[in-house]
Amino acid sequence: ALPESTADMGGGGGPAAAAAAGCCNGKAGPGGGTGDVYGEDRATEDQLITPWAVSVASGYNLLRDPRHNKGSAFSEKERDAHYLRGLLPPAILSQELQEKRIMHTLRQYKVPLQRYMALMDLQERNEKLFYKLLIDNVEELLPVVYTPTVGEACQKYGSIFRRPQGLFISLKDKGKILEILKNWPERNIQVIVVTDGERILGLGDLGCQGMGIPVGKLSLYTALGGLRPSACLPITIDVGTNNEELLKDEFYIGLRQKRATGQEYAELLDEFMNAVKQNYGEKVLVQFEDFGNHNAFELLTKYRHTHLAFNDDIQGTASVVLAGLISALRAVGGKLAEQKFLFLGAGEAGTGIAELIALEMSKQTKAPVEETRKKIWLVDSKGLIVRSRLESLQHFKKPWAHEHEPVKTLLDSVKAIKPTVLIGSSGVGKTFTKEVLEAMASLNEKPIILALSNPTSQSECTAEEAYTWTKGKAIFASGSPFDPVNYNGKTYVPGQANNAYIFPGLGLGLIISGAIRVNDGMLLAASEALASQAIPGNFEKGLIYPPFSNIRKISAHIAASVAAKAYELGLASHLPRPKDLVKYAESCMYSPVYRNYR
Ligand SMILES: O=C([O-])CC(=O)C(=O)O
Ligand SMILES: [Mg+2]
Repeated sequence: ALPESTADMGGGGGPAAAAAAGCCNGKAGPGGGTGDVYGEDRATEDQLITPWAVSVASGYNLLRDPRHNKGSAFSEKERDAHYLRGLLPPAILSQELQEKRIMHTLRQYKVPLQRYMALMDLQERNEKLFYKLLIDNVEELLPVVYTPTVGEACQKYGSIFRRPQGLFISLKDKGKILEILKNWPERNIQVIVVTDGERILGLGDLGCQGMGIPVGKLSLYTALGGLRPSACLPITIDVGTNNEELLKDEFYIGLRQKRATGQEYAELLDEFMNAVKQNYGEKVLVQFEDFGNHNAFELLTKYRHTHLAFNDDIQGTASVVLAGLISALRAVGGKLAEQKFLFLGAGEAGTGIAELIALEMSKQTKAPVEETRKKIWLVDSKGLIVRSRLESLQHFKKPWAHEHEPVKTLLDSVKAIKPTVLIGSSGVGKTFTKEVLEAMASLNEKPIILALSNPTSQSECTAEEAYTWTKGKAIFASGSPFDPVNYNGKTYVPGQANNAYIFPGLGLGLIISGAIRVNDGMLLAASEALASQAIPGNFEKGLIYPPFSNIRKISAHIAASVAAKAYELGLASHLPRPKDLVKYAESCMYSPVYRNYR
């Protein structure tokens, strides 16, 4: 409903003011940067803007436009100027008071899914207030809009469905994907998160109901990374589902058929990727999320050299785990190359992390990556991955097939390999048993234990189990959040090794530099930046990640490191390079503070 002209009027101080503030220029031109169509940036915050460029007889629609609605925070003057008199109760609330009221209400809901639904309703009603809440209460609300609650929301997406969010593209749309992209109301898209719903967290195939994931990830792009909401596009590609329960569920929202595979699948995805580039240009970031293993690796291999694309489960997870390991080693001493790693799970996360660790070891020791890989062992559902299994292994597992006799179980693998670091990434809960953790504790003074599978129900062990079964020795982090644990009179604080630490800052760095490709050097840069933000004073409590409450500052540092790498590698198109990249990244970040309307 917003005419194009809003773009010009919304600029407020315009490019001159933006430049004076040392910020990105107002438009997303070919040079990159973050175009600010709606005047959402901090740099122009104090300027009056016009929310509507058409003349209206009633402000009713303004109240129902989530991007511009301020609810009871509209001032007297705004109520007069925008035909809102009588449409609102007389009291005028500040944004802070609105925030306080909603937090108060949210805390009354004891069921996490109720909180999720209340927050989704707020996002649909008043976007700025939603983001203000999320930013100011990130540690409390992250588990609601994101892991673990978002997992339950996806499982029940059909029954809690209210208003569609994001863009749905199905097999039925073959040949028409470009047209569908044009139905989306925004033109200046900078980030797309796309899933086909085949492997939603550790919950498996949720088909079209996976949409909760791109929606949730993109709300973090804005809240944690400062990308503008209008520049973010969640997409679900529905190629069917093999989830029998959903196929029988009368409220299922997707195509009622088995998953398309092979050429039919590849052609649809190819049409999609081409349409994205054609519609949004070379510099739109495409984040692949929660695809099945086979497709995830194939899509990444195929599109990483033609698009600005990355896979969060392979690369984002790898980057956050490497950061945690760098911090953990600062706490316990020793070098990365002196460690021995054992993974349970050899899918996207497992092999992605393993490869990034091998790359970093190779970078640190100058040994070839073929050598450093030998420090890393993986266990899959058939046991330890060893040379004698090579022929039958999927190709992404082959680099990890080292010389060793066959070992069937995780426990026996721990005993045989004697790892210093144990990482769970199989999507199967409760697999780090008492025996496994006791074995780790008997082998190591300070075993590093990472239980990465999500949501909480799929975690390899709980934080309490990790500390109790290792008698307080473990350095522990998990993909889903756990509360601090009291053991033997000492409080241990588990870290959350979740890619949410990385992708928002990584994305911001790519966008502000106008990067055209994502490469491994950028992932390593992101890891190092995240590790540098950990607080050494927290190592004593076992906490190897910085607190999420500092995430916007952390994201700015990650963005700056990633952008610096992009410039160094000649992959940045936003020229000239800003001098102070941290300041520049911060100046580009979206602010959820209300604007004053003229
Ligand atoms: O969404 C999360 O919490 C982390 C992630 O990418 C996954 O588990 O697939
Ligand atoms: Mg994921």
